[in-house]
Amino acid sequence: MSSPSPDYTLYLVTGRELLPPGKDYYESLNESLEGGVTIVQIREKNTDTREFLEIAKRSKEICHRYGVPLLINDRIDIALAMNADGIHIGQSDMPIEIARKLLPAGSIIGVSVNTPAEAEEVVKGGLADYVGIGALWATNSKKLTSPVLGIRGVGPILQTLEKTSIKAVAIGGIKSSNLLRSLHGAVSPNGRALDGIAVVSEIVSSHQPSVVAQRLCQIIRAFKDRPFSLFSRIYAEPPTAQVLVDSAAHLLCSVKEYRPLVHQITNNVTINQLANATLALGASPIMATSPHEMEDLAKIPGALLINFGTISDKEGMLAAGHYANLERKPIVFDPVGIGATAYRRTTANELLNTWQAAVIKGNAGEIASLIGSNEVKSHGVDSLGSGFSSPKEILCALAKRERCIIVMTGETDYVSDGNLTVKLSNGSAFLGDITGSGCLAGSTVATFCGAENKRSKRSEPSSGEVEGILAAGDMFVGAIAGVLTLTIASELAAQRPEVHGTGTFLSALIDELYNLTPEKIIQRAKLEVV
Ligand SMILES: Nc1ncnc2c1ncn2[C@@H]1O[C@H](COP(=O)(O)OP(=O)(O)O)[C@@H](O)[C@H]1O
Ligand SMILES: Cc1ncsc1CCOP(=O)(O)O
Repeated sequence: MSSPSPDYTLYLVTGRELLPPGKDYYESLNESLEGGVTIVQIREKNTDTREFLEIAKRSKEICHRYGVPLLINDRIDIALAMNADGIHIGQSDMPIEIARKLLPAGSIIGVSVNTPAEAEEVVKGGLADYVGIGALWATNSKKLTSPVLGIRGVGPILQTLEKTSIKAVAIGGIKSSNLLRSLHGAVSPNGRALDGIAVVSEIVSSHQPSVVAQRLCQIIRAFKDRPFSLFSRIYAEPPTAQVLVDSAAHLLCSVKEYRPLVHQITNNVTINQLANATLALGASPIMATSPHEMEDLAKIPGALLINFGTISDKEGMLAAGHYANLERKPIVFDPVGIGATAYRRTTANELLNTWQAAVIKGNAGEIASLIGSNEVKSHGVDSLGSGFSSPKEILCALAKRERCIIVMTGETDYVSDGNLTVKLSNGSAFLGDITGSGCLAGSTVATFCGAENKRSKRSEPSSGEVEGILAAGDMFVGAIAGVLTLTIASELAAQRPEVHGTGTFLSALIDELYNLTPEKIIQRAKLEVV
């Protein structure tokens, strides 16, 4: 019953050794199929041929009752002997050319890949139906022979499949708790997403595999409905500058109305400044760093800022982001001074492979380091020179690669969602002369993203829960509002008669944030769609 294009949505790879005590393998398989598994691979690494064959035959009967194809891992002899629907082969198994010749026409063949080069080989060969990309996360279900790929490793592999009909599933450590994050992050820059997810332990080790499978399917299908969302509203027509300014300005009312909790893990240079700015805007700051409290904090609606200016709380940052994704709270990431040390670059990679940011904010030097460009240099945490010659292209590329909104600060600020980029020209030169103005921008952006998330959940209670997105609301507008707020308040502060230098400026800035209104924002905003 092999089908030329099976449904890869939820791909179960069996692992009998992982069954819970007392759970029968066939009962578990049946329940998994009842829960919605769409394709099954029998994987038996240490079983005698005779027993493997029996298991494969009986499994096929069960799968076919549900109209689900059954593949055999590696063992082409078993597949041939019991007329499987296809096989899955690894990089060191039977070459695909031979497998294709041996198997009946129409058989499904999948190949494991860990690098873009391996995927390119598969594309060149033109013989595979799908690739299994992994391992996405660390796993105990297989002794890995290739490095853990990490979510950010999937996009370049999917890119190689862009103009082909080869399907793709990801595998390795995928669970309900990281599934949406995995799906969101595993998309190529041009929007090629995964066709499905393969799991072993999450389903097999459960006492209730049908419940688990159902939950996984629900998340995957919800994501498939809108896989390209980069945390911004999908506009029927591109919004005008005025529409964006009005939406951003009115979000200030939501900050005051919803008073989002803005959880900020930041550096010890700016912590007090950030907490005061959050309060001045009308939101509620909490500056907690211990990994032990992150699960509880994530449950309180709002936003999370992760600023790694003094990276002393890496475990807290990893845990906070993980739980924030789980609760669909927006994360604003500020990779302060990322170009300064190898440790910062490795840490940023680890953090971004663990959780999905809704917004990444940096100065030009930090953005250059993230995208891997030499055009703008940094000195410690400061950006040098006059910035990029084509900021729009850089920001769009980074937004598409990181699958989030990008904010680049400087004398002129830019915000991009990968499709739409705006240039913001407000601000006072004093901001360049105080410490932590970039950190403040991250904090105000997080405040507005938190308000937008809460506003959106209140006005459309079902959104965020069912839509397959990691943070409800328009984070593009949230980011614009955060930047406009800080820069407009800085202009108003600089004009005050009592401001004589950076010390008086700083306290005037907090006052102006406190006294800011949507009208002042609308009046002063200098926003251009570029
Ligand atoms: N010379 C300037 N004129 C106007 N605004 C500025 C100037 N320098 C910085 N800003 C503003 O200060 C905020 C922080 O930006 P930046 O100084 O680039 O951050 P960082 O401290 O990370 O280098 C941004 O909102 C930016 O618009
Ligand atoms: C078979 C396989 N191939 C790469 S990782 C893996 C095991 C995945 O198992 P789990 O879903 O339990 O992490």
